[in-house]
Amino acid sequence: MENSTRPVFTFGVIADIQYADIDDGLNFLKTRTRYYRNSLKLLRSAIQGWKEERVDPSFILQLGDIIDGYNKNHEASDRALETVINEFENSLVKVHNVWGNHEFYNFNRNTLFASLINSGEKGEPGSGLIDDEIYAYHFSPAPKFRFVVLDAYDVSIIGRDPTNEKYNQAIKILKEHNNNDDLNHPPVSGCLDQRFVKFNGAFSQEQLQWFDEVLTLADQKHERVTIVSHLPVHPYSTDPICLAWNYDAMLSIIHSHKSVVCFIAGHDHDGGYHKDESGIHHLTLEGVIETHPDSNAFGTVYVYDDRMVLKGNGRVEDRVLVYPNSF
Ligand SMILES: Nc1ncnc2c1ncn2[C@@H]1O[C@H](COP(=O)(O)OP(=O)(O)O)[C@@H](O)[C@H]1O
Repeated sequence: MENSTRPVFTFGVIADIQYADIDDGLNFLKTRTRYYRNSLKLLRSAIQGWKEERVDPSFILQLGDIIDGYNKNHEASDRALETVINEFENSLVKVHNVWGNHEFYNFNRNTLFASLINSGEKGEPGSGLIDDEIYAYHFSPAPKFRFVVLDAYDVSIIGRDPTNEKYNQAIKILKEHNNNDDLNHPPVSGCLDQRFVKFNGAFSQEQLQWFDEVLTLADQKHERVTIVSHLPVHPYSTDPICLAWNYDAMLSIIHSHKSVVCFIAGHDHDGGYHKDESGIHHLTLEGVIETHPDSNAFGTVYVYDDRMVLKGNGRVEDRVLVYPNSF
């Protein structure tokens, strides 16, 4: 991973911490252990790891599910969030927070917008949040580089009030594809249809249009764009049960622009990677919550003019992400 030239900047990545002050448990299918309490210790060691890197990260991408939904049952949501945020504050760098399903199990949208995990307000002028309904924004940490944070639960049942039009849209989409009484139970037919479960969501038309406009400007400026979302959008980078409902609409916008180099997601705790037909890297980061206490799951990304170099820790593999030769 050694490189003679200095990176333009670096950033840290971490996904699915899902902290709760409860004993270890299992995932729904009882195939993986979830280390609820230990996830805080792994975050602490990630922060220590970033501090010890020779090049300090400019910022950290926290890919969503920062605390677990169990906190809600124990009336511990505020306390758990504060605990994790205090830990992040030790990093002394800006954290860009993505919102995942567990954010919405714990809090409603208005509470989240007013919380410390709304990192969108402090963006550079003209690049803040779309509006007070959709948690999506973009920022440029260095000339010629841009990051877009997406709201994959814009159209969903979780996080939207039943009186909201997007809640109705979500119910309609789900019921068209999923006949189960329990909408968290995936439909069996057609592999990709498994994504039509309640714990996923979609990007609204309004968000897709905004995203298209952001990428058009980025193309004109010859910027390299990295996209961040809780839900992955490429079928080959993830278990199909984790995909955003309208992943295909998102992919077709991505492929109609030259500026995109990488899409980073969480949600699928096993992680995944795929370089697509346009040379865009789809990276799904391994989740902290299902990482053994003796291991870890975080990365540091060194950004150069022609590539990004991911230095993984624990379960996260090292990768060299060469940009598609597009401009
Ligand atoms: N196959 C399934 N059938 C029914 N419910 C499920 C299934 N998989 C997950 N769930 C439920 O959906 C919710 C989200 O699943 P979970 O595995 O906790 O998501 P995450 O990976 O984001 O933690 C939980 O309430 C879980 O019990």
